[in-house]
Amino acid sequence: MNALAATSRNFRQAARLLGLDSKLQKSLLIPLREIKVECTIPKDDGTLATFVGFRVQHDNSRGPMKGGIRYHPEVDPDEVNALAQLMTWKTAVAAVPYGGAKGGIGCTPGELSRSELERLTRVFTQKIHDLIGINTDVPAPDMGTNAQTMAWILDEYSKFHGHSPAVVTGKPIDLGGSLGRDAATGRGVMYATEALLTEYSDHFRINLVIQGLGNVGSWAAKLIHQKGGKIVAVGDVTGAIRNKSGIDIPALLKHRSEGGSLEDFYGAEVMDAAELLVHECDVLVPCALGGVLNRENAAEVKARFIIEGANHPTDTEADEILAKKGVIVLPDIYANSGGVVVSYFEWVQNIQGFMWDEEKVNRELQKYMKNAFQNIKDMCKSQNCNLRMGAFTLGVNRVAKATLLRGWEA
Ligand SMILES: NC(=O)C1=CN([C@@H]2O[C@H](COP(=O)(O)OP(=O)(O)OC[C@H]3O[C@@H](n4cnc5c(N)ncnc54)[C@H](OP(=O)(O)O)[C@@H]3O)[C@@H](O)[C@H]2O)C=CC1
Ligand SMILES: O=C(O)CCC(=O)C(=O)O
Repeated sequence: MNALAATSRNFRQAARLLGLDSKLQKSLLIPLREIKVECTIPKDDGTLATFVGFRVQHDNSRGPMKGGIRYHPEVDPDEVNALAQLMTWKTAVAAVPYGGAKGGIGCTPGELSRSELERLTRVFTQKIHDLIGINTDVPAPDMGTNAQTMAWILDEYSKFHGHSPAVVTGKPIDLGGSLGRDAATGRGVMYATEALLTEYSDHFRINLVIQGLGNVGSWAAKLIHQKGGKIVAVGDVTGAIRNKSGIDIPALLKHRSEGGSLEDFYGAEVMDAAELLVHECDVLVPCALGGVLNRENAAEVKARFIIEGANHPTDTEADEILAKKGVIVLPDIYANSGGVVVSYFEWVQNIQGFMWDEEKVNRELQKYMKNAFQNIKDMCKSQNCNLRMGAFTLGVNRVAKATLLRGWEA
C-alpha cells in the first residue's frame, strides 16, 4: 500500500470513528488543487535538463495551506499528495491556523551544482508564483531543501509580488527567518519523546536509535543527547554506526560538519545499515525517508517506542505488525509538528514585523507540543484508540468542524 493509500485509509478510519457523513469525507479527502509543472534549466555545461515539479494544495478550511518542498529522486504525485494530506491533519493537531500542502521536484540535489539548484528553484517558483502567497499557500523546507532554497523562492516570488518575506518559512534569519526554526522539527521530536516517555517510561534514561542525520535527525540527536538520552546507533544514506556505550553526538556532528563520513568516525563501529531499524534499543526515531518500516522488517523491531520524526516512516502493514507486538508508535502528524509550529511563529513575526527571541520561540513550541500531546491522549481515551488514530481523529475533527462552519452555499 503506497503512502497515499495508507494516509487515506487512516483518514477514513478516523472519519468513521467520528461519524462523519460520506459526502463530507469525500470533500475532506480530495485535494483542493494539484499542480504539476515542467521545469527546464540550462545545466552548467550548457545542456538542458528537464525536471517535474509538484505542489498539492490539500485543504484550506482552517487557514492558508502550509507545507514543505522536497527535492528527491523519488518525489511523485502520489507521495506529494499523501504528504499534503498529512500536513492538513498535522496543522490541525498542532492547533496552528493553517491547512495543508506539500511540494517537490523529482531530482537528485547532490548531483546538481549550487547554481543549477538555484536556477531550478527559480523556474519552479516562476511556474507556481500565482498559486502560492502569504494568505494562500506558504512553502517551507523538507528533504533536500533548506533555508537557502527558501531564500531563492522568496527572491523570485518578490519579483512578481513585491517584497514578501512571509511567503515562505524556514528562510535565513537575515531575510526574516525565525530564530529556532532550523532546530524546530528536531526540538519538537525531543519534546514529543519527552512527553511519551514521561507517560510510559523512565524519562530519558533510555537507549535510542536515530535514522537520518539531516535537519531533523541531527537536531533531534543533539537535543536528545543533551537531555541525557543514550544514542546507541545512527545512520544516514551512506550507512550506519553503533556504540553500545552511547555515541558522542556533538563529536559526530562536528566530524560530519567538517566533511567526515559516518564510516571514518572514530567513536563508533560501522554496522550493516539494514540492521539499523531492528537494532536493540528502547526508542527508535526514524528521521529520513517514508516507508522504511514495512513488512520486511517490522516483526524484527526491538524498540518499545517509535517516534516518527520522518513523514510516514511506518507503512500500514508495519503499523499492524508493531501494534500486535505492543510497540507504541508516536505518529508523524504529532511527533514532527515542531517544524510547522515554528513556521507559524515565523509567519506571525513577519506579518507583525517583530522578531521574537529564541527563548520565547522554544518556550512557545514546548507549550504547543505539550497541549497537542494532551489533546491526543484525551482523544485516545474518548475514542478508545491508539496514538495514531488519536492524532488522526483530533486533526480530522478540527478540519471537519471548520469546513462545516464555513457552510456549503455556492
Ligand atoms: N525539515 C523539516 O522541517 C521537516 C522534515 N520532516 C520530515 O523529516 C524527514 C527528514 O527531513 P529533513 O531532515 O528535513 O531532510 P534532510 O534532507 O535534511 O535529511 C535527510 C536525511 O535522511 C538521510 N537519508 C536519505 N536517504 C536515506 C536512506 N535511504 N537511508 C538512511 N538515511 C537516508 C540523509 O542522509 P545524508 O545525510 O547522507 O544525505 C539525511 O541525513 C523527512 O521525512 C521530512 O519529510 C517533517 C517535518 C518537518
Ligand atoms: O514548516 C512547514 O511549513 C512544514 C514542514 C513540513 O513540511 C512538514 O511538517 O512535513
